[in-house]
Amino acid sequence: MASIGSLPFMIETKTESSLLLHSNNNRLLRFPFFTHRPGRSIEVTGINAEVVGMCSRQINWCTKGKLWKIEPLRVTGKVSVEGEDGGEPEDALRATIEKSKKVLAMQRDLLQQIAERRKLASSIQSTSINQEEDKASFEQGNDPFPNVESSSTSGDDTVEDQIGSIASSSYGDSTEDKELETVASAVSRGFNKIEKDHGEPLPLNKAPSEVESTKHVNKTSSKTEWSDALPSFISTTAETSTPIDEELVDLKEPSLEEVNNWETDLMSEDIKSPPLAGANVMNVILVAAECAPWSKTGGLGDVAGALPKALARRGHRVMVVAPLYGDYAEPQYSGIRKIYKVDGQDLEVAYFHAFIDGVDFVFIECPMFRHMGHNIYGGKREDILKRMALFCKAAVEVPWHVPCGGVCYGDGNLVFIANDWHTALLPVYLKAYYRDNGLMTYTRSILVIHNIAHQGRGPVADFSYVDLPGHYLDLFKLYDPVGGEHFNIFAAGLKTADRVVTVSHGYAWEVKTVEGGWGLHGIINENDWKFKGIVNGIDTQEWNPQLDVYLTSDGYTNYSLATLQTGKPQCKAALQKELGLPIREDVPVIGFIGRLDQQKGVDLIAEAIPWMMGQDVQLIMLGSGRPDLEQMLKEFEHQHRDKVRGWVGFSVQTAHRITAGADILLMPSRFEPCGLNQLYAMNYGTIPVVHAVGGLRDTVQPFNPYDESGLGWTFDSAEAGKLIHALGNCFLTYREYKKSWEGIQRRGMTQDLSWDHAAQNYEEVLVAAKYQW
Ligand SMILES: Nc1ncnc2c1ncn2[C@@H]1O[C@H](COP(=O)(O)OP(=O)(O)O[C@H]2O[C@H](CO)[C@@H](O)[C@H](O)[C@H]2O)[C@@H](O)[C@H]1O
Repeated sequence: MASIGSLPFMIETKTESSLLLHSNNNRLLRFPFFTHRPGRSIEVTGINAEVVGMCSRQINWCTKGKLWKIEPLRVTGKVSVEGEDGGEPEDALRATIEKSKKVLAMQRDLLQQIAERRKLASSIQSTSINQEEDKASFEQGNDPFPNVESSSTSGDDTVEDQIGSIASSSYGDSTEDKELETVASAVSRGFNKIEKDHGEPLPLNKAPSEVESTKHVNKTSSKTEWSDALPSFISTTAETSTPIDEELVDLKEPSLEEVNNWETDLMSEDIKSPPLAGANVMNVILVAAECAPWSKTGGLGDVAGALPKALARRGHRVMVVAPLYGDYAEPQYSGIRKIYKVDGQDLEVAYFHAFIDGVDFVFIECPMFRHMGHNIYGGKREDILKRMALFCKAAVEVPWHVPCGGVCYGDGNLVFIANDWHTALLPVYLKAYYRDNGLMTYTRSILVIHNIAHQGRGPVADFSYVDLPGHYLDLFKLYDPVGGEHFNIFAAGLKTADRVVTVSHGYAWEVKTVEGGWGLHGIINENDWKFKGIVNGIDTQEWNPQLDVYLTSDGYTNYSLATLQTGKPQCKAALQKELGLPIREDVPVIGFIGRLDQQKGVDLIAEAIPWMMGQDVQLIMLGSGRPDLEQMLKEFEHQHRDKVRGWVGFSVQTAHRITAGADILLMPSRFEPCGLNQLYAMNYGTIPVVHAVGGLRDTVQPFNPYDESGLGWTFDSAEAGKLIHALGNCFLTYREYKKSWEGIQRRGMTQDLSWDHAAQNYEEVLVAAKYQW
């Protein structure tokens, strides 16, 4: 057993969300929350480990009591450690140096190619300009070759095309170019980290204006660090390795000086080249009552854990703020404490911080939140309201008080993303406490609707809990035939936020209708101009059959599209075994995962159970929520022990295993703003059968046997008969049309379901909010 000793440094990985360690028996070990916590140790089974990632500083690696050092470099290949069979630490260092030599050599080759191509491009360009000049001169009657036919326009096009293609091939997708791109982004990430690692923490309790001025000072200092850091990234490695220097000297053709110049050219290009977000780079703070993996009751937690990382990949500085419900391993106490008044009571909060996958995670600690992780929205109405009021008050000031990596976000160029009614008070506080008083003038807020059915409703008297000036009451007051005149937090948030987003296009349409708006359709229609639907993505590290950590034991296995035909049946058998169902490959296994409430259409499954049980199928249901529905799940299992398992509870591991082991995922939701489980299912080659509503309609194109297109089966109204019809067709295809089945699986697995596209759409909303007055 080799073990990596304390790793007091951040490691950014190529795969974005975690440190990946491959052991020599090909087991993939992931450490999703790997962070710079001194003293943390990681065990790796196997000796020859591969670190895929980038070490921004030296790593100390302990094997059998010996200390090994890995110098700063971008590691892309194997780092061989021969600790157990007597290898010396120097060998590891040697291997590391060899690796860095290769990387440097590759960079030099690439730089050389780029320089050559540039020369070629500019010579063609000048030829083209000459030709243009010649042509102009010819048109003026000065034909230099009066006896030769003038070159055609298409000839000019050809030259332009050449320039275009040369230019694009210089920066195109050759392997080396990708390598270069990775280096560039690694370097720019390095900048962020350096800023974070070395930035001076701000003095506590700074006034906003002081924070603002400190921010500028820090900006300047980080620029200096940038220029210092850049060469050291390359040269530190070189310094530790004489052979690399020798190799540099060996490169007479072109000379070292030239290479260095090219490097400088390239690096200055990198400095100039903007991040994906370009000039739109902003400070973004997503505020949510839950954030996976620390806290999760449903899809909101998943979104809060994943969308910020995608925004950070686009170059934004991104923070997530969530309550601290338990003892989380990663966040560290920031040393900042503040007192906020809620319902007349002074409540002290402490801020905790972790920097993971390019995102600052700030957790707000207060006795009110402690141990509420399994009951986030539980308790008396007033208590929930007070928790959320405190959370929003404390969250809105995070950019002033919490020095993430040494530098506070400040309130310029800042956009908050609030989520659902729980944080819908944040846009209101931003306006009432700050913007109305000339503070946070450049800060904007976006409110995301994940589920409009929950609104933070109460009697009008609840207004006293939110501590706002009296004239704000009207924002909260809503009349509807069900509740009469009442207090509605979502209503106030929707009116106050600069922009509103919901999680699919279908749902964006539905919430404007009487049926789908749950009383808020009027307000949404009035604010239509600031409203947009953006389909959620998925975290392709967490929900990926190739990397899924829950598929590495108990007979499960990781699989990909290439190994689908063996890997998925193995997971299916493991699932059947784990749950005590007959282990049979030929029986279709139907999965259901979800909160047990009216939304998810569990009652439709109940109605369809008699028909289903007449089929040769297995049904596995995982859920928690309404006690009567939990009881129903248990009864299904009790009545059909050979075919049904009803797992009552919340188990992330079981959710992953059902997604991998089931053939079909059933989602008969009565409404579904987006739905994530169908997206996860498709990524695992599990075919969704869904009620075509909201995001389910947007994301599951129905299978068409005539042209072999589509991703699953849909039914157009929430009726058991329709569900049965869709399932019947699905079973038929499963049994009789294997090729079609595989085609659906393949299409599902090859979609780009990542957050990257959604993040780009969110960016448009951020920009729109920023320029809105
Ligand atoms: N018992 C259990 N054990 C383990 N895991 C469980 C579980 N029950 C549910 N989950 C997990 O919770 C998540 C549920 O996400 P969904 O998007 O399907 O629904 P939810 O209605 O909570 O989210 C709302 O917000 C999201 C995000 O915007 C929208 O997609 C959705 O339509 C909207 O209703 C999934 O990750 C699922 O695996």
